[in-house]
Amino acid sequence: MYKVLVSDPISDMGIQQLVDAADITVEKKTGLSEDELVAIIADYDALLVRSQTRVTARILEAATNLKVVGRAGVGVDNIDLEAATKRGVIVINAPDGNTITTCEHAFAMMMALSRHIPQAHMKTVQGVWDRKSFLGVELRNKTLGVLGMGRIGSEVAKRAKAFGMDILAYDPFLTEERAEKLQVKLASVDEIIRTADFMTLHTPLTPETRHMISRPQFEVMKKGMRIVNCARGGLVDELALVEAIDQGIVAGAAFDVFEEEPPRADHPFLNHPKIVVTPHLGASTIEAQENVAVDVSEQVLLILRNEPFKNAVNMPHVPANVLNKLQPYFKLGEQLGVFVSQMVEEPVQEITVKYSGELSDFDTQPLTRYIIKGVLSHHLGSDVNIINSMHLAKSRDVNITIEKSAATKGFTNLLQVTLKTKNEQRTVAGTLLNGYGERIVQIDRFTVDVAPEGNILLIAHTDKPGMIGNVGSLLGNNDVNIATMQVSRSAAGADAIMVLSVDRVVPHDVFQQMLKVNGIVKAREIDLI
Ligand SMILES: NC(=O)C1=CN([C@@H]2O[C@H](COP(=O)(O)OP(=O)(O)OC[C@H]3O[C@@H](n4cnc5c(N)ncnc54)[C@H](O)[C@@H]3O)[C@@H](O)[C@H]2O)C=CC1
Ligand SMILES: O=C(O)CCC(=O)C(=O)O
Repeated sequence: MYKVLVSDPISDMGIQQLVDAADITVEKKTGLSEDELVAIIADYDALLVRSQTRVTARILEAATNLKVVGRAGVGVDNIDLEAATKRGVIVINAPDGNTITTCEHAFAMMMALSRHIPQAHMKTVQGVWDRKSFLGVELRNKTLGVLGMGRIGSEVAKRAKAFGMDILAYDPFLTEERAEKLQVKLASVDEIIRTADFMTLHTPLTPETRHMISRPQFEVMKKGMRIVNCARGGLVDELALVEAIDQGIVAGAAFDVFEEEPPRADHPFLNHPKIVVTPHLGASTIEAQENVAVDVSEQVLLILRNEPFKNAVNMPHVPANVLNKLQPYFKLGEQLGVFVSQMVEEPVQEITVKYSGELSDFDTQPLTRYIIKGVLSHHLGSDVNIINSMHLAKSRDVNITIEKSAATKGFTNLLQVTLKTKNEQRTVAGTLLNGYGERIVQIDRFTVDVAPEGNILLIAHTDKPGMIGNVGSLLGNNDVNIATMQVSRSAAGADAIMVLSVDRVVPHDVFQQMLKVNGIVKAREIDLI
């Protein structure tokens, strides 16, 4: 008999199939503290949560019988994925079930904001008949900027079209072809900030998206913009937003999510006359809660019964014989993906992976998943894993091509990853060197020998005297220590690259100064895992 613990309010109808299963008992215990969960979790085979329960490493450590954590919803940022993976606990989510509901909430928030509905309601029920204070604006003919064109963002854009809005959309995976299909105009974040009347955010929270809208963005923002966030707290810098509203830059904001949930009683959003708030209600409809609970219960049932399942967020599935051969290359593959994804500046249209050497005799799919995960993770953060990476690439119209060749350039195995965008093509290749571990041995057409770790500066320059000295002095004078340096050139006096490992992130102003060094054509900072 398997025991399932439901620790958040989850639709009864949605989990009925678990309740009805003869081999399963379901217990509902909501509102437990971490200590309380630690004390009881060893009794359970499965844990079902929404977003309230924080499934911490401590809880997972104590969960000696736990096989699966089911998240009835999309975001898994309340679950310690690394700890779950380490413990061999499968984490599954229900990514599709609440898309429309959350999209509708974002739209409701946009309309509440444009017509001051919550504020007007409050006054009216207090007996004040105030028709002067609440002059609104139409949505028709306004420009809506959508940041994040995944499941929810695309649905919001579709509805905004029906309201007569013009849509500017940004997503690192949005190509012109896909934008055309979705009837939106592809734009940069900067263009959206400078020109949109409304902006709505639908990205995950990752180190890259955290505070993607903050003081520098408010400084150049179109005056009178209205901002909706029904994705994740932390995408917008909350204090900077309040300042921007008080300075008259932003006309109003509608937020379903907060950096800290629930927000403290003195949070500046809570009594602000121009900010509409809801308590993370994006997914809270009868339909969505049933959908996500049904999806996640189905998967839990399959996992407990050892049957094939989908939507695993963390679990690799690699046959043992293949694993032995491929496993040493997993880290290298992911690092190559992360590296090359930071070399391109436009949406990726095609990923080509070439396996040369012994590996070409194996089913390399599991390794490809790591490489694709690396390519996507720079933008998708913890939402991408080796289980869903291929699917996520496909759903973003990114073509994946695999090439194999028995021949190598002297290495036992060589992994080469090429990304193609509309206007550029960038390549890295790497191998495992006996005694040295993972190495990058090729960047575009240049031969190098670089350990793929930490902070890397990739500089394209002209091969001429003084380049190394100039870059070295600039970094040294600004307290950035260079750990290793590699230079490679196509021919004397021609194109060259410099690859530097530095001990800390190069400050923004120093990076800008470096771009001005005579002979430097381009520079990228590459952040590796
Ligand atoms: N308020 C609520 O109750 C709910 C909130 N959510 C949240 O809404 C967000 C979107 O969910 P979905 O659409 O289902 O996810 P999704 O994964 O389908 O879409 C997210 C999109 O954001 C894009 N993205 C990543 N970095 C970006 C960047 N720097 N700039 C612009 N776009 C970027 C990704 O490429 C992806 O296409 C997630 O954060 C999710 O957790 C989801 C459901 C309910
Ligand atoms: O369970 C909830 O209500 C939160 C939904 C959510 O934020 C998500 O699915 O990412």
